[in-house]
Amino acid sequence: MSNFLAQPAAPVVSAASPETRPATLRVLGCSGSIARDCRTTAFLLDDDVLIDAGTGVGDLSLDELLRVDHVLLSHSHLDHVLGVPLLADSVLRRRQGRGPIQVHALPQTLAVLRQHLFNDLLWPDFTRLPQPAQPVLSLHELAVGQTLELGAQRRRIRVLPARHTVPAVGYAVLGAGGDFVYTGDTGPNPALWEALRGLNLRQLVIEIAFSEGDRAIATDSLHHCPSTLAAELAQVPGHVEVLLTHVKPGEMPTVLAELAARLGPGRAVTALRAGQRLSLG
Ligand SMILES: Nc1ncnc2c1ncn2[C@@H]1O[C@@H]2COP(=O)(O)O[C@H]2[C@H]1O
Repeated sequence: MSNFLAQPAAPVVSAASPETRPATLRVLGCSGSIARDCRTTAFLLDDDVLIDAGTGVGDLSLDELLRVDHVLLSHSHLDHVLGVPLLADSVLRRRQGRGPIQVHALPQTLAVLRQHLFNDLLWPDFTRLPQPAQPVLSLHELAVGQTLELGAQRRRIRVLPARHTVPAVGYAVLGAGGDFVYTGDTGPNPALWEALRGLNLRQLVIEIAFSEGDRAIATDSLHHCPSTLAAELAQVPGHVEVLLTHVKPGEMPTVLAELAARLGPGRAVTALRAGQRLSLG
């Protein structure tokens, strides 16, 4: 039987070293666009791994920015990547000797960054600055299904399939006490649920961008609206904590009401909040 469908496993003794800290995820931004108090997607895993780099990155202090050694990008859209060039500029003069910040993404995503962002037109090429041999950023390709080990805590992070208007992925942070999943931007996607069958899912951060009245836009832009998300969540066991992200500014009350009306009994969902800190398994 798949782990995904199982009830939470009894706590197991971690094989990690005694120094390994329980993973925490700080929500810096979880909005589908900007407005006052709405910051776009960025999560900080422990204190050195960013998962997406939207406008929420700007809430980190300079000292906190200096601790970031890795950035995992879900796709190339601006609301998820614009923190990368600004982070590079903020820390460039203070990271001497630390090595580059490693940016991990699909090859297609990195190609967009190279061609359209770090092109010395929209922004300086920080993969060659301050010196080509010692840049502040380095770009690293990943692939769906790969498991990376990143950060001082050597967190194991699985790359998951997403279905969006540009090549996209989600991420799972694997833990001894259960796995945390962030879907990235995605429309309905059977491949995601297939991938989750191999995991011991404990927390699911899943996107929903639009209310039902914007269903046509959701379909065109490969996002969820309440009807499509409710259909997907019918596959998720009740013990999994479901947290919503990427709702467009001003849409949250409508989205929550419309979703609640469509969910089966026992299926609770809550909206992720900027500033929230999640304890991962
Ligand atoms: N066909 C469309 N009609 C209206 N808005 C769109 C359309 N396609 C994309 N968008 C918007 O453009 C945004 C790009 O980033 P997102 O995918 O987060 O969300 C997308 C939508 O808000």
